[in-house]
Amino acid sequence: MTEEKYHYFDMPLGELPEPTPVSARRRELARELAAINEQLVRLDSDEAALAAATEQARALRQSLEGFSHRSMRDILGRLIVGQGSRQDALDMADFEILSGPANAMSPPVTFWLDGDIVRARATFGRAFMGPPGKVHGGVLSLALDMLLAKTQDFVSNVGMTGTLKVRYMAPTPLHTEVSFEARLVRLEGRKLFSEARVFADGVQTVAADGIWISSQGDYRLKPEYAHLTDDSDVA
Ligand SMILES: CCCCCCCCCCCC(=O)SCCNC(=O)CCNC(=O)[C@H](O)C(C)(C)COP(=O)(O)OP(=O)(O)OC[C@H]1O[C@@H](n2cnc3c(N)ncnc32)[C@H](O)[C@@H]1OP(=O)(O)O
Repeated sequence: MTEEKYHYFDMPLGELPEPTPVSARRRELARELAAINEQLVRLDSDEAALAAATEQARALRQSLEGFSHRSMRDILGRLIVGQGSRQDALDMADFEILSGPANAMSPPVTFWLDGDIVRARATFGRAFMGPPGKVHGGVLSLALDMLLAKTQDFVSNVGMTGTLKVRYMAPTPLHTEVSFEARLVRLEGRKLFSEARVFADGVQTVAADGIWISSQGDYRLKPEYAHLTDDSDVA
């Protein structure tokens, strides 16, 4: 049986392959590390308990240092020509900042496509605090950068963030489910315009809009999203 091949431009949000045993273990380890980080924030423990925990953490780190890292350049190189393996596809998404389930820095934020809307949800813990009891604005900005970037799922090209404007309208609470939504507004040559909103407890807390610049010529809508406008006059 030949292994299925994955293409970078044919990996819709929320439709990743089943994790390999290695990926499942990385995710499990990352969740433990993230939980330890969350537990550590202002932990009111005695010094001896912290010294013992530090020794355990050091031993864990040293046990992993003998392994090398799979090359992102090689992984992307295979995916971009449609020759990515299941492990390549998982490695591409599993370590994304804030959303990757195998990234210990991720809350994680979960993204999915809902028709023409990109949605996300996350519950941010103590490690993501800005003002007391509230999510750090920079963390929300990062989440919005990622969310808006995923409106590129509607087009056949990919690019980098050119401009991201964020308006903080109300504090966003920690330990509360936060929901995000984004939509593609219009395409204009190599520029993709999109906008997003953030809600917590039924209140809109942030509004954002962004411009993405394609790295490979003009943005074009995928055929299945042809009903989305690429008319620059429509906002
Ligand atoms: C394959 C797998 C990859 C995989 C890619 C995976 C991407 C993951 C990205 C994760 C998110 C990030 O962190 S991205 C990292 C943060 N962003 C960056 O570092 C970007 C740094 N900036 C740049 O590298 C550059 O300035 C670019 C690429 C954005 C644009 O440079 P350029 O390609 O020379 O474009 P240029 O000809 O000047 O302009 C083209 C058109 O875009 C407009 N324009 C140019 N810059 C901007 C801008 N910042 N904001 C708005 N609009 C802009 C121009 O007015 C022009 O409009 P007109 O005259 O045609 O009307």
